[in-house]
Amino acid sequence: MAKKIPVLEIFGPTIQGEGMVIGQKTMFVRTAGCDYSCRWCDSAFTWDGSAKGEIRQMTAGQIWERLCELGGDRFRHVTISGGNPVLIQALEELVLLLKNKGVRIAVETQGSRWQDWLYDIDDVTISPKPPSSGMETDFAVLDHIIGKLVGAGRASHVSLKVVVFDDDDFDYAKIIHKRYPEISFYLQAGNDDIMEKDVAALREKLLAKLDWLVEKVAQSNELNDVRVLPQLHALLWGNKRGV
Ligand SMILES: C[S@@+](CC[C@H](N)C(=O)[O-])C[C@H]1O[C@@H](n2cnc3c(N)ncnc32)[C@H](O)[C@@H]1O
Ligand SMILES: Nc1nc2[nH]cc(C(=O)O)c2c(=O)[nH]1
Ligand code: SF4
Ligand SMILES: [Mg+2]
Repeated sequence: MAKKIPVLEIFGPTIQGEGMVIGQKTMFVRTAGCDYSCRWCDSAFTWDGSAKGEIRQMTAGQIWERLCELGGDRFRHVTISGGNPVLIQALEELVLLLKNKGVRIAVETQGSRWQDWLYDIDDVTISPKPPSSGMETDFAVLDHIIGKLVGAGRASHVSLKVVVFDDDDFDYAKIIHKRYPEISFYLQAGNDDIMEKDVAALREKLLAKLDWLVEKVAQSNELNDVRVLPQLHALLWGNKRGV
């Protein structure tokens, strides 16, 4: 019997707003549940119980149907995010189905868990969490995950992305980049105001944070081959869900 996947949102077509394939036209599948509880999580509804009633247990086939209902023939890339989608073994069936349909796949995860289906993902974004999140990185696990992907010749399909809010986070980002120098590295400006409803006001704050981060990177001799990005979707549409 087809396995069930806990899904909180399916939306798109939109663009990937972050990281290694920023700007890529994509659909999103957002799974429920996370093994972390970051202080500043912009998707806390996936794990804090506030959207419990919206979780649908769906088969890969049902997810595909919904993607086609929303996207028709206007997509060929799907991003799986969460929560932490890598908690869910059953996503193997969705990954297989999407590959058979010729759809490219991205995954967003924090690097705390492994699934074998990660070998089949075109764009794996691993986003270890800096001190401001309140989470601790288990480096043995992170080493294991990155080691498996690199060992399988998948390094060019993987990136690291550290969200930075303050100086301590910036130092953490340097540690991560130094530990995995062969993996393409992104610094993402943090969004401090996940409750802000006024898009213009949010934009101003996000751009100020991005400006601060670009200047820090410019002045660092340890971050000479990195990319600095905003969350493009937050700049465009603010803290809205489903975009
Ligand atoms: C909501 S998470 C879901 C995937 C996975 N749990 C993770 O954290 O990588 C997707 C991305 O959004 C980032 N993110 C979450 N809250 C943010 C915030 N307030 N500002 C900037 N980026 C944020 C995370 O670091 C992660 O890279
Ligand atoms: N447009 C858009 N881009 C994104 N990149 C990562 C997202 C996420 O929440 O994982 C996200 C999101 O929610 N929307
Ligand atoms: S790991 Fe990702 S989804 Fe989980 S709490 Fe942190 S930012 Fe949110
Ligand atoms: Mg998001």
